[in-house]
Order: sequence, then structure tokens, then C-alpha cells
Amino acid sequence: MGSSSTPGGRIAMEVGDDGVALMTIHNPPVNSLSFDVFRSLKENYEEALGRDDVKAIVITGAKGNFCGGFDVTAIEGSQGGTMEKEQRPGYMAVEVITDIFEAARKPSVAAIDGLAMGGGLETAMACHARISTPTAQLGLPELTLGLIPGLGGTQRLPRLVGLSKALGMMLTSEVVQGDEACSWGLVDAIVSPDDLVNTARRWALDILDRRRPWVASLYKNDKIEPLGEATEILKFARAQAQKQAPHLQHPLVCIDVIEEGIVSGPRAGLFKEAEAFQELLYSDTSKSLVHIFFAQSGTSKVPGITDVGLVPRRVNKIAILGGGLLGSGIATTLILGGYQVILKEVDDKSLETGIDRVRANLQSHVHEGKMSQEKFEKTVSLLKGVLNYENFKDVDMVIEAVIENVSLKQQIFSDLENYCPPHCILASNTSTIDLNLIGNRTISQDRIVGAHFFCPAHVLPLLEIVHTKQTPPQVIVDLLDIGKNIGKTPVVVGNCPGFAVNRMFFPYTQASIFLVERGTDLYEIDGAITKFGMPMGPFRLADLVGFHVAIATSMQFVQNFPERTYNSMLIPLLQEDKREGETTRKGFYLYDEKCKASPDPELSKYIEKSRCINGVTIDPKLMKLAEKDIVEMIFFPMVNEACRILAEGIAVNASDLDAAAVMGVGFPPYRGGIMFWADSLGSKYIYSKLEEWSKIYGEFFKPCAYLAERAAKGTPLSSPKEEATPQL
Ligand SMILES: C[C@H](O)CC(=O)SCCNC(=O)CCNC(=O)[C@H](O)C(C)(C)COP(=O)(O)OP(=O)(O)OC[C@H]1O[C@@H](n2cnc3c(N)ncnc32)[C@H](O)[C@@H]1OP(=O)(O)O
Repeated sequence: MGSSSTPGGRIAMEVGDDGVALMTIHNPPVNSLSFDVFRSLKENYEEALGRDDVKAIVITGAKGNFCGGFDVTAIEGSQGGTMEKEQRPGYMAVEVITDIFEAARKPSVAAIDGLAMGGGLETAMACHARISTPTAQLGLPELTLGLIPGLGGTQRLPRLVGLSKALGMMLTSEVVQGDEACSWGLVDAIVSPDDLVNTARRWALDILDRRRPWVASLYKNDKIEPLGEATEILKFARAQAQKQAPHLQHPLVCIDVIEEGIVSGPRAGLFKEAEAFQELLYSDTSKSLVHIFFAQSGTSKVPGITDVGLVPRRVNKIAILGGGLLGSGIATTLILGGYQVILKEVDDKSLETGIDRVRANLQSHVHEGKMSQEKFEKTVSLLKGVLNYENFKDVDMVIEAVIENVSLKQQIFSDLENYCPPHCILASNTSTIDLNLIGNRTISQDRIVGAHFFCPAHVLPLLEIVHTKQTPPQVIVDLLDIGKNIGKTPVVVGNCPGFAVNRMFFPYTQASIFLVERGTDLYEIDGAITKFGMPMGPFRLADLVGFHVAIATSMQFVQNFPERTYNSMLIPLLQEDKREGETTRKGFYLYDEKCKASPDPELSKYIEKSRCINGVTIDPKLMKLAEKDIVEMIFFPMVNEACRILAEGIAVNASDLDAAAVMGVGFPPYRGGIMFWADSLGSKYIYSKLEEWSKIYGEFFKPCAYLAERAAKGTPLSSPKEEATPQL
């Protein structure tokens, strides 16, 4: 048995009596391919190839995971410095994976269970066959990190599954399950986890004995489309990539690299892949996306809460109050996560509408082919509609999702206290209202928590978990667990008006209205913000969510932070004329029957009137703002608010705000989140701009003390606070 043990993971090699060397990747939690693992794999391979008692090789992963891909920590580390030759994926892909593993005179088989992602799948594709469990997850998600597959994936995947499917998998980072992968030809056979390694051993010996084909994927040609057809497919893929991600270069680079392999041969493709990977590794896009990867997984590590040994309590049954858009979305996501859900409404009609919404949400999964009818029925059976609190006596958690009305919520929480068992968590889905206010008619402050989902809750991935000073860590740990089970990224924040996400977002919307009243063209603002990478501009978004929602949420900000509120009558004036946004087909835009938005020449009339009421005049400088200036005048107030949120300890880590901005408000992930982006510009620069604008335009732009201090010291906004005063 040969094995090298290093802190960065290792390969354990065991040679059986059958002459098969079993190499097992050990690098918890996901057996990522660290430099140590890769070095160990190479060494063991070389040993196995040189040993007379080894006839064939099987590679597998320990504890139910083949390999979660190249070690992202190592990628992040490399982005800050240079890489030695042995650490470069290009070297690994050509000189090791291709010239040693794939070219070996002893056959190798990958035995895949659990994850086979990125570099893990690429290594498996260089084996001479792949055996997998039906539920194994195979994918090349490198593009989500601003990279391309760098261990030969761009060349081998198209040769195994054909160009169209390979492009689909790489460009969308789609993960396919073992059984589907088998039907595509990516995997050669499906077996149960118990039979996995033995089947792979036999398969490897069968290859040796020529009872099974000895396939070097890199030189396979039968699945690749003929050149003319391939060119058309690539052309279409380029157009799609440009349409879907106009700001990103790396999807196009990926297509170019694939094309090189098809046109000039796979070895030329490998070289081009190596060169392109190395270049992308140092791109701002990749650095930002790698940062977001860690920001996202870091949100569930909360000092003083997740590191004190608490174990999540078992939650079986959850009640939801309110079957509106949000409530039904929350119900959908919970039943999809396997929870029993009670949906309470006030009358039969509202209940029926709520349940119909849940069914429709699930049905769309069926239509998209992502859910079988059988699974649909099983999932729906977890939902029960009720009109009273009788069924609440054994619920483990309640999520209130009624309209943003303080006294209604207060009444509900005082009712809940009477009907729910003492252990039941009482959560509110409020997006802005202070939780202490909501719970002030109860004596249950110690089990009240915010569970703020974003609409549509079954689609958007963020869950803001809001705690008050009385919320015990156990309740937060329970909610983090629920969040994980339903596939959400949870961000734990302290209690304040608007919490973290909406609080950051208010100044963004207000700055946009400020600019319009001073003469900047509204549609140019939306254009500049979309070009920056937001899914839509602030005015198009206001139309989408509707002015009622926009006003209800902004009220909390107006009341609590009057000194930095920009007051405008623009939205109320539009409302007066029954312009509510998309629902009334008129808002800042006009909408046709297909909800296609077009600018409205009439709008200037309302802007003029609100300008008049507010007593402001057009500022010629602001009328002709460059796109960069529009972006800065809208996002810097958001950065300023994010700094206050950190200073007050509402959020503990700047990276939590990065993840929240990306997942909650659509901040472009390839800019790394709000604070990461701000730091790329520098605290000094942002401070100086805000200071300049506050002198001209007033308090709204005034930089906060945290920002001023960071700017004075020249330190990044995201570096940890010296005297931390977290609210957690
Ligand atoms: C040259 C090559 O072509 C380049 C590459 O291979 S690039 C890497 C490609 N691989 C990836 O992108 C996979 C990244 N990982 C993931 O998508 C998900 O983590 C996963 C699907 C593997 C697992 O998801 P899930 O079960 O929800 O667990 P998740 O919480 O995300 O991860 C568990 C832990 O493993 C870590 N992890 C996961 N994949 C990792 C990786 N490839 N490298 C390092 N750490 C990794 C996570 O950071 C997390 O750490 P933590 O517990 O300290 O926070």
C-alpha cells in the first residue's frame, strides 16, 4: 500500500490480488484536487505504471464523493501571485493527465459517486472508462468562477457527448446525474454505490483483456459533429453567450478553445486551453467570482453562533401565514425541501388562490422536465391549507408572510403565542419592519426571528435571517439548517429598519430619483445601470415590483433615517394617475400586452411637476452625465449605507454584504459584490466623491464615519473592524 499524507489531501493506493491499483482521493469535505492531491496522484500513477504486480488502475473518491474539482482555495491563492510550472493546469492537463494517465499502457477506470466536478470530472474523462452511481453529479462549473475547464475538459467532453451537449454543460455549468450522463455516453455504466468499485475493477481488467474497448477520449471522433455542422453550432453558441452574458468574455473564450480542438485537433486544443486558462485566472472577472464563491459559503459561518457546538433541532412541520406571492413561494420552496407545510389564509378564496399558486410553481418544474408527475404529487401532498390556528399545536416553526402592516403583524404574533407549542420558532418574513415592534405584544421575544425571503421565494436564492438582541443562537442555527435544506444562501444580520439588503437598496433607488429630478435622463440611467451589469435599471425594477411595494418599503427608511432620505413626489404623482408599474401597464415605462417595456414621452410631465413641488431645478452638469458618473452617483450611496451596516454590526463580514448584494439585489457577481467592487475603486476615491457631492447636494451623499476613517487610513472597506461591535 502506497500513500503519502499531507495537510492538503492525499491519494491512498491499494493494490489488490486482482492486480488492480485502487487510488482513492482523500481531501475532505469534497475531495478537491489540491496541488498535494494532484502531486500524490501523479506519484502513485507513476508507481503503479512501474510495478509488475499492477495490471490496471481504478480511481475513486473517499466517503461518497469522487472529487469536487480543482481546489478553489488554491485557485484564489494563485490569483494573488505566480504559479510554478507543476502547479499550472496546462502542465497537468498535457504532461500528466494526457501523456501519463491517458497514454498509459495500463487501463484506468474512474469509479464515480457523489460529486465529479471540474478538474475531478476532467481527470475521470481521461480514464479509459467511467462507472458511476445513478445519483452521482457530474459537471464542469468552471465558468461560474470566471474560468474555463483547464484539465482537458474543453477537448474531451465534446468528444464524449457531442458538441451541443458539451457546450450546454460548460456554458451553463449544468450538473448532470449519473443515469443521464450514461445515456449521453459520458459514463459507461451505472451501478449501485455498493457495487461501484468492484465493477470498476472488473471493467478495468476487461479492458486489459480486450473484452471492453480501450478508449482514449481525447482521440474519439464518433460523437463530434461534422465540421460544417460544428461550425454552425459554435456560431449559435457564441450568439447565445453574447446575448445572455454580454459583459463576460470567458464564455466566448471557452467556445474559441473548443473550436480550436475541432478545427486543429485535440492536442492543439489542449494547448490553447492551457494558455486561455492561465490568462483568465488573473482576470478581474475570475477574481471577483472566486471571491463570491467563498463569500457565499462563508455566510453560514457566524462567529459566536455556528462555532459554539449547537446542533440544529429537528423541524418537521412549518406553518405559513399568508398565501400571497411571497407566502406561496415560501411554501413551494419548503415542500420542495421535504418539509410538511400548513398554509393559512383568511378565507376560502384566498386559500384556494394560494394553493393554486404553489401548484402552478411546481407545475412549471414539471413542464420544464425537471420534475416527474409522481414527484409533483408527492411534493404537493406535503401541503395543507387551513383557515384557522387549530392545526398549529404541533408546528415547529411559523413564517408570517402577510402585508407590511405593523398592527396586523402584532396581532398575528400575539395569536401565535397562544396557539403554537412553546418550542415553535416564530418567524416573520417582513422585509423592513423592526422585529421588536412586531413582537411587542408578546412575551415570546426570545423565539422571534426574521426569515426574509425574496420574491419569488421559490426562485431567488437568498434568505436573510434577522435576529434581535433576544434571539438565541439556537434559533439561528435552526434557521441556517432549514436554509441549507431548501438550497438557500442564508445571510445572518442584526435587526434594524430594512435589515441589510433593503437598507442597502434604499439609497440606490433614492439616488436614481435624485438624478432624474436634477435632469439626468431616466432611461439613460436604466441603460447605464444595466450596462454595469444589474439585471435591470432602478426604474424598470420599480415598475416590476409595483409602486405600492416600493412605497411601503421606503416608508421605514423615511421614518428612521430622515436625515439621509431624499424626498420626492415623483412616484406618488404617478400613482395619482393610476400608474402603478407593470400591473397597470404604465409606470416609468409603458407596457404592451406581452409586458415589453417602452419609454413614455409623457413621463417628463410628471418629472417636471415633482421637480416643481420639491423646489429643485435642472443641474446642467447632471443632465450630461457620463455612464460611469451615473453608476457612481447611484452605487456610492449604497456603498455608504453598507459601511454603516458594518459599522453598526448589523452585518459582521463585508463578504456577507457582497453575497447579499449579488443574491438579493442582482449586483453583478463578476464584480465581486458591493464591497469587493468598492474596494477595487478604493475607499479614498469613494469618500472624496461623496464628500464633493454632499457639499453641493446635501446630506443624502454625506460619507459616514466608517467610510471617512477608512479613507483617511487608506484601508479597504472590507478589512475587518479593529474594535468589532457585532450585534450577534
Ligand atoms: C482546472 C480546473 O478545470 C478548474 C476547476 O476544477 S475549478 C473548480 C471546479 N469546481 C467547482 O467549481 C465546485 C465548487 N463547489 C461547489 O460548487 C459546491 O461546493 C459543491 C457542489 C461541490 C458542494 O456543494 P454543497 O454540498 O452545498 O457544499 P458547500 O457548502 O458548497 O461546500 C462544502 C465545503 O467544501 C468547500 N468546497 C467545495 N468545493 C470546493 C473546491 N472545489 N475547492 C475547495 N473547496 C471546496 C466549500 O468551500 C465548503 O467549505 P466550508 O465548509 O469550509 O464552507
